[in-house]
Amino acid sequence: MDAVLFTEHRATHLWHAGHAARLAELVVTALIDEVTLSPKPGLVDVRGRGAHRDLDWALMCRSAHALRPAFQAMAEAGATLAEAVTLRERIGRLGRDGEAAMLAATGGVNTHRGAIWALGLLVTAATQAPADCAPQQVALRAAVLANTPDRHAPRRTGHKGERARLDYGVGGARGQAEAGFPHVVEVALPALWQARAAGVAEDAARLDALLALMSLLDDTCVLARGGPAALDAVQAGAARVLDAGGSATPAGRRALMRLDAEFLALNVSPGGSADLLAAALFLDRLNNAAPAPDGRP
Ligand SMILES: CC(C)(COP(=O)(O)OP(=O)(O)OC[C@H]1O[C@@H](n2cnc3c(N)ncnc32)[C@H](O)[C@@H]1O)[C@@H](O)C(=O)NCCC(=O)NCCS
Ligand SMILES: Nc1ncnc2c1ncn2[C@@H]1O[C@H](COP(=O)(O)OP(=O)(O)OP(=O)(O)O)[C@@H](O)[C@H]1O
Repeated sequence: MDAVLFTEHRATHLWHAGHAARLAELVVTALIDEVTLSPKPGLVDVRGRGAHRDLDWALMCRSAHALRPAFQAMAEAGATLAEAVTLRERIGRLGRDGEAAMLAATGGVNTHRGAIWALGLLVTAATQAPADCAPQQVALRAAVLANTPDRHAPRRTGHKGERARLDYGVGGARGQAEAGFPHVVEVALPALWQARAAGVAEDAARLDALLALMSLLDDTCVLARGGPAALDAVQAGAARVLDAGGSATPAGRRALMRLDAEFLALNVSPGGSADLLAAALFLDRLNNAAPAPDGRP
């Protein structure tokens, strides 16, 4: 390789590495923004554990930081591996390594398995075409990845979400990704942007986006703990808060606090909606981020 070509090759490699690091930072920030958002019904936030005995804010922040290398490696893979099955199997391996890093950082507690899946697919899709990072386009590329087979992935995970998917015939995390994250692109982001456009403060806009997700999502965290009755309570309860004016209004805030108390009493936690809120916050930041200075493809 002659000197000029080598220099160009090295410059491209360095650009990809720097871009991947920036995107991994966006992912970690989205995960920390999600867990920090308060007051979320039934979920871990700065107030406490929500309906969880083994999760708290500090543990989830520690987990998010421990996942940065995995997200950066997935972003680098998206930028450098063009062949679909090779890329899918690489990020599957990186995701499973990320799950191991998560468990090592949390002492064996599952804090972000669903987020590793969703945000791993999305951050990979983001670097496949850095100049085309509109949420809809990134989600469509992520769906292609999710629908590409990974022969090393376990045929069965044996997890609660899988059990709930099979018991209740819902799509769960896998179905959401394979469909192109419709609840992120068509529900959470429009709710976030509409609230902002209406002058709602950022935290309330994010809470309303979470409530919009909760009102429609087939959340296997909820199904696994309380079955269809619990999912009905989550969906109807979230819709009630939005119908009362949303989390920025006094009536909506009162309804939100009642919903939080109801979830704690029912031991219900809408973790799937929380994961998809983090995905929406990532795509929102990506969409607003300045394009690459040199526009390098
Ligand atoms: C598909 C995944 C999430 C496993 O999901 P599974 O249905 O087996 O249930 P599990 O309880 O492990 O995780 C579900 C997670 O998704 C979230 N979730 C629940 N419902 C939904 C929903 N409707 N939409 C989006 N996310 C949801 C929850 O937060 C929950 O934590 C993924 O972890 C996986 O494929 N694991 C196998 C190992 C692997 O290959 N990992 C690397 C993936 S990159
Ligand atoms: N702020 C949050 N609070 C709680 N869970 C969250 C939050 N953000 C994302 N999640 C996701 O939801 C999951 C928690 O839901 P779930 O009820 O399945 O907990 P679990 O620890 O996996 O199982 P269980 O507590 O029922 O034994 C987390 O593993 C995580 O993937």
